[in-house]
Amino acid sequence: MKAMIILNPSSGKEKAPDYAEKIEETLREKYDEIDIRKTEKEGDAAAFATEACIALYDAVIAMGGDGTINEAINGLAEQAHRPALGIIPLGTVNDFARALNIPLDPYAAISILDEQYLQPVDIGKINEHYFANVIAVGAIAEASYSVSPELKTRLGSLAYFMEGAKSFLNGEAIDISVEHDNGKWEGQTFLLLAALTNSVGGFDALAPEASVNDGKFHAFIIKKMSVPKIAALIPSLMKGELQESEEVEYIRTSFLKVTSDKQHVVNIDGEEGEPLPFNARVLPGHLDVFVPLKSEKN
Ligand SMILES: Nc1ncnc2c1ncn2[C@@H]1O[C@H](COP(=O)(O)OP(=O)(O)OP(=O)(O)O)[C@@H](O)[C@H]1O
Repeated sequence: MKAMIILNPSSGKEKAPDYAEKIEETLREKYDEIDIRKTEKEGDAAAFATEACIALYDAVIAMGGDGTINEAINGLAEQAHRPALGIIPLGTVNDFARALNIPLDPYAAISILDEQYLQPVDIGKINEHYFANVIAVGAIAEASYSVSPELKTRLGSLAYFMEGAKSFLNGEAIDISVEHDNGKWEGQTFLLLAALTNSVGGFDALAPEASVNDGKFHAFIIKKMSVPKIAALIPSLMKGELQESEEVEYIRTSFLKVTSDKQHVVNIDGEEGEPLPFNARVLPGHLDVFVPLKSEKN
C-alpha cells in the first residue's frame, strides 16, 4: 500500500512539518510506502495528486487550507485511478472538512485516517475546473477578492461577510440567466450560490439538506431587493430557512448553465475563477474521502 502526503508548509501557522511527522506515524501501520511532498507554489498540489493517480497510490493525504484541498481535488478528478483522499485542515475556513465532519484540530483529523473509513463524495465540475464546495457569482462574491490577507487572518470568514454586506447595501445586482434540471431562471440577482455541501464560508446552515453525495447542487439565487428586505432575510439565513423566502430562488439540480451579458468573475471554492459564462455539473460520489466513523451527517 502506498500513500502520498501533500503538504503546504505555508498554511497552518507553519506547523505542517510537525503534523506530517504525526501522519507518517499513523499511516506506517497500513502503508509500506509513504511519500511526503511539500508544495512550493500554486499548482504543485494538483501536480502531485495527478502523479499519485498515475503511479497507482492508494491514498493521498492533503494538508493545508481550502486552496490546497481544492488543488488536490483538481489533480485527482477524472483520473482513471483515484486514490482515497485524506484531508487535514490547516486553513482559515476549512469548508470541505466542516462539511464532512472532519475534525478541525489537525491531530484529531490525523487520527481518523487510522479508522480507514471512506465516504464517496460529490465533486463539482465547472467548465474545465473542479471544486468541492461552492461556486458564487455576484457583487458579494467579487467583494471577497478585496479582503486583505491580514483581515482574513484576524476575522476569518467574517471578513468576507463584511465585504459582502457592503455590496448588498450598495444594491449592486447583476443580470443573469440560469438553466437547470427543471427549467430556466432569468433576472437580477445580488448573488448566485451553488453549494455541494452544507458548509459555505464556514457557515453550516446555508443548505441544511445538502448531503455530500446527493448528486445535486443546492443553488440559491438571492433576488435584487430593498435594504429592509435584506435585513428581514438574515434571520432565515441563520435558521437555515433561506430557501423558503420569496426573495430567494432555491434550485436542486445536477447541472447549471449560467450566462450574463456582462463579464462577471466566478468565485470557485473561495478563489477567483474565470468570468461567466459557465457550465457546471455534479460528478456524483466521485472521490472516496476519509471521514470519521461516527458521523451523524454522513
Ligand atoms: N511553500 C509555499 N509557500 C507559500 N505559498 C504556497 C506554498 N505552497 C503553496 N502555496 C500557495 O498557497 C496557497 C494557499 O494555500 P491554502 O489555501 O492551502 O492555505 P491558507 O491560505 O493557509 O488557507 P486559507 O485560504 O483557508 O486561509 C495555495 O493555493 C498555493 O498557491
